[in-house]
Amino acid sequence: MSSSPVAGPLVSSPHLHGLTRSASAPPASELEPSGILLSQNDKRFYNEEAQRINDRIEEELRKESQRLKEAQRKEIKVMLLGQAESGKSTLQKQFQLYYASKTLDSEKPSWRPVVHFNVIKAVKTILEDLEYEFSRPPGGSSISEGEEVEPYHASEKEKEEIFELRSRLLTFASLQDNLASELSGGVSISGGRTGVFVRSGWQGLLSSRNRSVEPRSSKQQIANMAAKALHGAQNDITSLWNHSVVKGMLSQRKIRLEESAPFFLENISRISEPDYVPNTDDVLNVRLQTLGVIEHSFPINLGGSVYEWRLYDVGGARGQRHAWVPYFDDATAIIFLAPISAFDQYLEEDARTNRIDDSLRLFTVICSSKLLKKAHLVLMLNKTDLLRTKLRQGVTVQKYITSYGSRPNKYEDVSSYFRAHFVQVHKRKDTSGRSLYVHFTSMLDIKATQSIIVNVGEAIIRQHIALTGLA
Ligand SMILES: Nc1nc2c(ncn2[C@@H]2O[C@H](COP(=O)(O)OP(=O)(O)OP(=O)(O)O)[C@@H](O)[C@H]2O)c(=O)[nH]1
Ligand SMILES: [Mg+2]
Repeated sequence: MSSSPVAGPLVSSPHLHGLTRSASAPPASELEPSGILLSQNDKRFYNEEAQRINDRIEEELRKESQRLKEAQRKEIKVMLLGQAESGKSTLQKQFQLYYASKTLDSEKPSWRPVVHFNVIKAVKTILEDLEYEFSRPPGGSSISEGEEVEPYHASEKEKEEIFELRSRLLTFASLQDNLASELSGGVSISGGRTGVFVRSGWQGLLSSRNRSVEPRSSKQQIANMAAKALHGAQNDITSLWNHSVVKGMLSQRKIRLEESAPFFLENISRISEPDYVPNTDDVLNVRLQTLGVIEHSFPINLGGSVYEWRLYDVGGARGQRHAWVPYFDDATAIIFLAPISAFDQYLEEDARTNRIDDSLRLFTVICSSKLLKKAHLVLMLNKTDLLRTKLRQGVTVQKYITSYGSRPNKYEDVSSYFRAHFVQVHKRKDTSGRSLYVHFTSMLDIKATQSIIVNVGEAIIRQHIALTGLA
């Protein structure tokens, strides 16, 4: 009955939004069964009973809303932002390694086909670049990075060896597209990017539990096929990787591999073992592009209080950035990653844009965003190991960043120069007087990164406490 003293106030209570009525509240028809005339005493009894039930429900709702508020106040939302390949997913794995290492361990088997994909992709890239180089007419130069580049000179014997290796490895390399498509669940990205893209929950599709339910899924079949092919091809891959022509072309930058490719090619015999399970270094080195926004959460204990740490790992390529915005307004903190080794690289999605330039522009947008004005800001100038290697190899910054001028081509000078540029952007664009916390990072170095993670994590939680007044 709609006129019931219980139904009226409760249904209109604002607290009821999204909640169901307590199971202990009897339906109105039991309080005043229709068709029965009630005495004054009975009516009073029903009214008092209804009031008691109402009070109990209100009390439960109040407690529930308090619990919710408390949980929200203990929720720390951290977004990892930055261009593609800046190291966001690698940082997420480092957080997972520190705060929830068991979950990382249990996911290791699902990384196996992705590591195999990284090897296949590296081999295919080498074969394609060799083919391109050998097909160029002798003496015919080409333009690369604004410079004329002579074709690589290989002896007839070297060419013969390469052709033989190539013909033996072609079937292996041809697995790339099928494996990429299976791992990405059929997803591809326009603009000709080749790779594996993952959305939230991808590991479940490859887990051993899933294997027993769906023993012959095409994902499993192609992953097993790739593992067998790799086992059979490992000697040829090693010969190719150690070949004088490949080494020579790599040193002349005539072969462009993913940054982690050398790591996997050096470890090929371990990775090709039939019972291979990736270790932590493999998982950190793997290249797997993120699609959209993937949430990872785990508890962090600070001073006896447990905080729910929610990390949002986003896809950093230009076509992915629109997906970040809906997460901005309640973000507790932003960790922005800028790979400062990328001064000599251009965006895969726009070959005219220098990657440092893109990072600076993106950082400008993040610092000026009104939606993010309350978010704690952390900047990680990443890939310092690769920066050191490039400078040691004699790659000159001034050639790619003309404003660098005649400053010394040394790590301390180059890293301070880039740092100053990012800090300058923050000074100019941040209107809310926030501090900017800057760290130089090398995300594959577990020990160094873990100590930065603890500092950053605690600083973010402490600032959250200061802001919300949460003890
Ligand atoms: N040498 C070196 N490699 C790194 C470092 N940080 C990340 N990498 C590697 O760089 C590659 C790209 O890193 P990801 O973490 O996948 O990059 P991302 O920012 O998540 O990229 P998207 O998902 O495409 O936006 C991986 O192969 C990592 O192992 C670093 O500090 N040094
Ligand atoms: Mg990623």
